Amino acid sequence: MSHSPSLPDRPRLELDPEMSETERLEAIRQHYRRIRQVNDELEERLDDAQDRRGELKADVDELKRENEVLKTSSLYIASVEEITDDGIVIKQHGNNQEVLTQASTTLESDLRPGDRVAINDSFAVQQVLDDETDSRAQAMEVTESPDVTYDDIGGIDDQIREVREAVEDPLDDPEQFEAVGVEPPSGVLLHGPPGTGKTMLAKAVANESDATFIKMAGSELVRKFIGEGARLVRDLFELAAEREPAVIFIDEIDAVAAKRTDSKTSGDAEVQRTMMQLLSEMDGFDDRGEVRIMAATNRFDMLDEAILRPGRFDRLIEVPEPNAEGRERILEIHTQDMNVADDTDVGAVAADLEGYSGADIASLATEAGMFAIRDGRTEVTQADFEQAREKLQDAEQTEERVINYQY
Ligand SMILES: Nc1ncnc2c1ncn2[C@@H]1O[C@H](COP(=O)(O)OP(=O)(O)OP(=O)(O)O)[C@@H](O)[C@H]1O
Repeated sequence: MSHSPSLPDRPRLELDPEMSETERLEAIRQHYRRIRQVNDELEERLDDAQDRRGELKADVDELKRENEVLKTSSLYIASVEEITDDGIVIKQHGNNQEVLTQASTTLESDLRPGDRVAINDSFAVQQVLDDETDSRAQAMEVTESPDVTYDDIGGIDDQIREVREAVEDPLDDPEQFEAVGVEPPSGVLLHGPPGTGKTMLAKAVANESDATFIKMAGSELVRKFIGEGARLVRDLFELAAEREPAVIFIDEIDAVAAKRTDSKTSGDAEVQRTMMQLLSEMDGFDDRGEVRIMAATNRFDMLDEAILRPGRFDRLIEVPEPNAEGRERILEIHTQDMNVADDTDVGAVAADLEGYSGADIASLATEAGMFAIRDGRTEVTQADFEQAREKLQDAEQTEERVINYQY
């Protein structure tokens, strides 16, 4: 440590050999007084320095506290990937780093996969980001791994094969496409009557390619989230990029991508904005990495051709009503966990179900089970299936009568 230049000089005792005894004594006394003086001076300085040190220490403590506050108040943003027994898996925005972390028990019970959260330096979840997350979470259904498999889907084997080629193969082996030099389709559009398994197919392909399934319902975008459609579409693509590999599934896409009508109501303008956002996301999504886009509609005839151009939904797959063989397979799938009497001819039941969709067959199976239960039996018989069919037919006719009466 260097001495401060203003420190007093060290007193020196200079004794001349010529000096008398008295002179020497006087010189020594003077020297002693000077030493005392310098000592007092130094002690005073020391006191000052100690005071100053105390002040500086207080300043340091204050700055340390401030630093702590700053550290805890600047948080990073991340998305919750998965909630496991070992903790919460989050993915940080920006660097996409995945981390296994913790949150307080109260916070943890509020967390859902897909939530946006704020995390601190040590990645602990500090808060769930509400407002934006809310509509995001409501408008999008995010499933880490849907539990539907190809085996659960009956009667549409060709469609399964086509979807696998267009969605699963590019996710599984992008290099193969690059090596051959073909671009995988940009978007896959499933079209066909209601309840034929379009949503199941999208879920199954996400499951079998180990991709996150992110579903958005077009009808909700325009009905429930008025004014937010375009932003939610942007969020949808952003979320998919964060969660890749991912399959985006837009159900009832006709709600946001119907042919332009002449009316100029504000509702239409909002729908148009949502569709424009969707188109621009698809166009700007060339480097879409491990994200595949699927959509479904029951109203193919209503679609605006703009969404079917190359680079957008350029792979169309029709999912028709099942034929007799398909119906039999679907009935088998939906009765495999049921206690069906051995002499039941599933093929004959299915043959009678002309015009039934997969969803209708699923309700028929449940209804047949209900007949057995009402009867106090544990086995479902062919007669139960027949009764169920009659009941559903009656219900449908009543529905038709109501509709005819209304219009
Ligand atoms: N091909 C099928 N094989 C087995 N089950 C099916 C099939 N199609 C439909 N289902 C049953 O019907 C339910 C609804 O099917 P899904 O939601 O996939 O139909 P969708 O075509 O997407 O209908 P929508 O157009 O009304 O959205 C399924 O959960 C399943 O129980």
